Amino acid sequence: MQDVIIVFNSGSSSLKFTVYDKADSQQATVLLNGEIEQNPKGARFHAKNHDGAVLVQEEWPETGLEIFDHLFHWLEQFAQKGRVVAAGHRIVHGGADFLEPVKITPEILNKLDQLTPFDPLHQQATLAPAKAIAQRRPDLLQVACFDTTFHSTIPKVARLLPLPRRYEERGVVRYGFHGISYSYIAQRLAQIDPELATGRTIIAHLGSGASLCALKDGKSLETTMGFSALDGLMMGTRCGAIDPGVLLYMVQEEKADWRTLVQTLYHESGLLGVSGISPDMRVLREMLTKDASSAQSVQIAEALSLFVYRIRQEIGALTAVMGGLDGLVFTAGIGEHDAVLRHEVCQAFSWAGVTLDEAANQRHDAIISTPDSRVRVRVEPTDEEREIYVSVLKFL
Ligand SMILES: Nc1ncnc2c1ncn2[C@@H]1O[C@H](COP(=O)(O)OP(=O)(O)O)[C@@H](O)[C@H]1O
Ligand SMILES: CC(=O)OP(=O)(O)O
Ligand SMILES: [Mg+2]
Repeated sequence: MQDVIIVFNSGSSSLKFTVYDKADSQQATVLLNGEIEQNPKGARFHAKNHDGAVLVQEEWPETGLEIFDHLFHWLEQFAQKGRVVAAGHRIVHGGADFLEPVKITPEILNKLDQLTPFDPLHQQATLAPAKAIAQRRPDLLQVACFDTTFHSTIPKVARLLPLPRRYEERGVVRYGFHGISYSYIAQRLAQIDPELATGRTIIAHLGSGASLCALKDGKSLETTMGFSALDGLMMGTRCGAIDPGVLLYMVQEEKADWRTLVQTLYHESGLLGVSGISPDMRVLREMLTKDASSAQSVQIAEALSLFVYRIRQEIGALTAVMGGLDGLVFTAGIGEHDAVLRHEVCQAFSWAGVTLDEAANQRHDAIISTPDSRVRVRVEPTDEEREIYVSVLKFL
């Protein structure tokens, strides 16, 4: 039986996993990957092998913890006859105490639980698989990797919030997220583009959640998310940075409580809120192409313009923080696939030395700027699972 490492990359609504061959650490060979979508009646499970061929697609009656029994059983029986020897997890918030990946113990899980108020959207969702496995397989090595870790290098001034000092003492400072993705891209750049890896580079992680990282000399100097994953750019369903006076208005005029604020700011805003249609970039683009003149399409166009506008604003701010710009890297679902968005973002930075090669951009080439562009613009697929896998190996 083959020893395998399973990596969980869970989000607010989905639970993705990738199974790696433990023996083949140099190549990080992916044996299979899959997704579990939970619903009240059970779970929808599907998995593909490393070639992308569908291995299984089924409905499971199990809910809660039993899903993990079923998953491990399935791996042993049906998949690559793999014996799970370790599990790695993406945990969104590491707070002030967790600055490196850690081996998961009951005490660690307890501490991470306490960070839930810092991220009501992700923390419990990303802890769920680790908790379930800790109950079912307490002997199994489990490693937590944090979205916050990569930003431990941002300077104190950028970490502070201009609030009374008592909040700092409670950990209410800026942390930054998507760090597993940024760490992966930073090490990829070190291999393929040392100039950008050591220069002044902005990495744009644009997925359902979206943020930018100012990478200077290979380290995070600043990022657009802060205390929580609500800050910074406009996102699929999150508003990003807004005037806190709006929250005061909601509380005073609408008697909004915590639950309503979470629902509005995390789940109903962003592309979904402004378009009134969908948080999904593909859906919005398609609807706009079909009928550009309807009232719906006007709102969609406004949502997309605002999305781009916020990215441009924040790229400007991070460029100022770094004292210039040498590189721009697009990654994650939207960053990797949406040529129109990349074009619109880049167009605003010709003054900073960005010249896009439009054909290369359409092809989603690795380099999409012209050879004489002062700023090199790249498209680089992120691989958070691989980054977690590499961290797990260090514990074995
Ligand atoms: N071909 C595409 N063109 C435009 N947007 C895309 C494309 N493929 C995926 N996306 C968008 O990427 C986003 C999801 O990104 P992803 O990185 O997978 O997010 P997450 O990991 O947060 O779930 C969605 O808005 C989706 O519409
Ligand atoms: C931190 C964060 O926003 O993550 P995601 O993009 O998975 O929502
Ligand atoms: Mg993601």
